[in-house]
Amino acid sequence: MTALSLSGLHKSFGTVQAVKDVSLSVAAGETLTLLGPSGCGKSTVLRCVAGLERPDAGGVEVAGRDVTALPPEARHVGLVFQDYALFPHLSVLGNVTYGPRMRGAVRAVAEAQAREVLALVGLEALTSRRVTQLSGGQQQRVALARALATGAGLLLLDEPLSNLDEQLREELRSELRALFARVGAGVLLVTHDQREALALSDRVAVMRSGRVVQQGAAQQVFDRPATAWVAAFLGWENLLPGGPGRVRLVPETAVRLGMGEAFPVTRRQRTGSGLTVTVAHHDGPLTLHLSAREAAALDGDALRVDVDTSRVLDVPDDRPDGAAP
Ligand SMILES: Nc1ncnc2c1ncn2[C@@H]1O[C@H](COP(=O)(O)OP(=O)(O)OP(=O)(O)O)[C@@H](O)[C@H]1O
Repeated sequence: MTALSLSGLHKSFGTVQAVKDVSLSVAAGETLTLLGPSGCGKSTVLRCVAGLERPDAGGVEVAGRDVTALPPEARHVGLVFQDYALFPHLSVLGNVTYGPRMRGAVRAVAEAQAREVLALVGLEALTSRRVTQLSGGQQQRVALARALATGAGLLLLDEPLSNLDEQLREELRSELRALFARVGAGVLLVTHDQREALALSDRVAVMRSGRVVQQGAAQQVFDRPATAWVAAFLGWENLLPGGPGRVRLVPETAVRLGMGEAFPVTRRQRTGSGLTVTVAHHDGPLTLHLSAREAAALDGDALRVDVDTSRVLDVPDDRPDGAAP
């Protein structure tokens, strides 16, 4: 079943075209991440789905029902925002019970539902705590529990891990993935963090200036960016000049060390796990991450590298300056 379907969505604020012709769908049980730099329109898409913004054109279907003209409360979606928006004066249980109660569930039923989802997110021992007495990670889980308690088939998450420190983010990334799989809802997630997108999503849609410029299976998009801009945004380091208006993307796995011609090492930087070097290859500078063992085998100021050209991707250069890399 399709949890969400967006077709031809447009949204402007005055002269700013925040969302341009966005179409995408999320299947039940699937996580789709909108990934893109700040200001590219990710949150606006999410807000149009939630009913917090009204699109200028296009349609929003949730579980096969056209909700484009419906107010947020009639859409039956679960929302988790960056700041969690919890009620500080209520307990954990009170926060999670609130939604079902507002939709008319009697207290006992609402509380039973709330306890069930709190157990799912591992907070059953903290139900009577005030949310102000919780850590950031625990508050994040309350926000998730509250969204899950709606029983909605579609969850919308806007940068859900952005307020947490790196270690907690790491932990919650794997927890969230497991949780999404367990509840079976469709999830539309917004982030500008590439690692988060890769860790949490089945599919990603990369947005640039209001448009979706590439979408597909998460690993596929990361492994095969369609353009130079997408590659650079996803953290590809080796973008070498190609033909006119083209760029050659060299995956590090296409580079064999200790074979082929020797090239000068122009930069070296120690990292936690080894050494990052830049090699002046005749096709352009290559940045390579060497393990401690590979670094030990480095012969003075030169490194033998052989590029497997069959694995190099030739893509259009759509970066704003159009300059040769
Ligand atoms: N209510 C608003 N009024 C005017 N302009 C807005 C409004 N909301 C968003 N915009 C503009 O629309 C564009 C897209 O904003 P949006 O918040 O959707 O981007 P985003 O990709 O979610 O960014 P971020 O990652 O920084 O949250 C931006 O140029 C933004 O300034």
